[in-house]
Amino acid sequence: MKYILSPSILAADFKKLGEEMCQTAENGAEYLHFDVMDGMFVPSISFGMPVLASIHGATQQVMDVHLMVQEPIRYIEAFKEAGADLVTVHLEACEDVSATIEKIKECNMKVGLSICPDTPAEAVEPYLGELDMVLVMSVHPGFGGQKFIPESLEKIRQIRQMITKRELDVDIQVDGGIYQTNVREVLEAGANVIVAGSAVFKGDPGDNTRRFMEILKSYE
Ligand SMILES: O=C(CO)[C@@H](O)[C@H](O)COP(=O)(O)O
Ligand SMILES: [Fe+2]
Repeated sequence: MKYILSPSILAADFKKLGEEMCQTAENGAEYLHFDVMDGMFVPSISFGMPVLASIHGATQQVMDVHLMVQEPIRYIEAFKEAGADLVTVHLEACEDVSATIEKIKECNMKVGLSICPDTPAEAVEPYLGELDMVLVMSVHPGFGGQKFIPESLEKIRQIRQMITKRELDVDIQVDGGIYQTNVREVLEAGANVIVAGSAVFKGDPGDNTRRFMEILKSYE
């Protein structure tokens, strides 16, 4: 299995975003996590298409867009145009989950489906065959810098079991409160795509990425 780090730029210093992104890329982070918040599905507002359009050409990293947006189907084409490669929507935010997944595929992007901490693992099962990735939120979405919810580990195990049983090739991404101190538990539960915001961008993003990658590579 391939293990990937996706640094969340929500925690970056926006005065020097380009430089910090490159430091993560040079040290092995293949994805870049882009948290879009609409002030409706989650209480906070972050950034959207114009920011993605401005940064996506500055790095070779996969633009991993996490839409914390009510009815995200409305914005799929716009995020494609802005440079998204992988779009993840929240199951809880979609009136028609299958139509939203289909729309992302029609736009030739990879598709992820996310569940909040209060949503059970079984909720993703009907859609697994259509997905490239499941995103298990290990904090309540809306803010960076929160504490990892330990019950997420069991949910990761359950979803990895479902994927293995059906012999599917689906990544499991985990997002929220992940540091070098707890990432091993997340990997051992069955995740292979790790989002880290504060743990990468607070301090030296290059060094932090390199240390995360040493741990991730030891599982390959
Ligand atoms: O989607 C979210 C929060 O809603 C995340 O992507 C956070 O941005 C991760 O930040 P840390 O918990 O790693 O600081
Ligand atoms: Fe996120």
